Amino acid sequence: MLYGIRRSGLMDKIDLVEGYPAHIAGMLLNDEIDVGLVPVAIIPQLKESYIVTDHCIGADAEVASVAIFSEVPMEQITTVLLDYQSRTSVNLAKVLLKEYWKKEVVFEDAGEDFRSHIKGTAAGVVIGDRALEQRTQSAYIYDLGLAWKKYTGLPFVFAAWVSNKPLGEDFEDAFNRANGYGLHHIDEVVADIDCNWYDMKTYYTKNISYRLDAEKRKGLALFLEKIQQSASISSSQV
Ligand SMILES: C=C(O[C@@H]1C=C(C(=O)O)C=C[C@H]1O)C(=O)O
Repeated sequence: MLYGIRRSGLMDKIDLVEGYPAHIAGMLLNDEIDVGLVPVAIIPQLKESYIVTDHCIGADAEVASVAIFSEVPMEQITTVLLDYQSRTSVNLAKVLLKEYWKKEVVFEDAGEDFRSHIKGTAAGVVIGDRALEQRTQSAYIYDLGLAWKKYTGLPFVFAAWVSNKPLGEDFEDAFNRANGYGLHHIDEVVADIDCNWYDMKTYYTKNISYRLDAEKRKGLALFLEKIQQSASISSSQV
């Protein structure tokens, strides 16, 4: 999607900031940016929120870059380290561990070097490029896109373009078109990436599903319902 934005006339009108998902989420919540490709889990925390464009970072089954990684099988996991770069997948892992795998574990917010602590019965949620690398290192990989699909029958949305104020129809149309442009040039995008861990053509064409269609919106609504329910349960327990 960034490929299209960088090549569009919009570059004269916007400042493009890059960062990992939790960082972009913080900037949108603090109103330091107007729109961001943010983890959907933060939508309930925004005073005002609008999903813009028909595009998202979603998956209809295996996503490959978001998983619980472990040296031991699920039955033996006792602790799950939570990737500091994530807001959606750490919540998705909590929902699925409780409802799908029916497991009680200890969750720990992890720091930067946390991947070296994934050992023994301590598993870890890892997202992004580091997850693609972790796939070559962990004996057990529990793909969270696939688990969600098996559990709910629905696709999952990890991130969407969300604004914290109305952006206007003209901007939204141009922004939508710019996003779509990149999706028609995946071969060029793949040619520019050097990934030793995973086939990026497969990743961009088979794992990630970009269209924010009616099924994805259903999956998104169900996920937001579940995390809001668990937030209200934990606050009523305080
Ligand atoms: C598919 C991915 O999903 C990402 C996961 C996110 C999260 O867990 O908060 C946020 C944005 C997504 O782009 C990835 O990073 O590889």
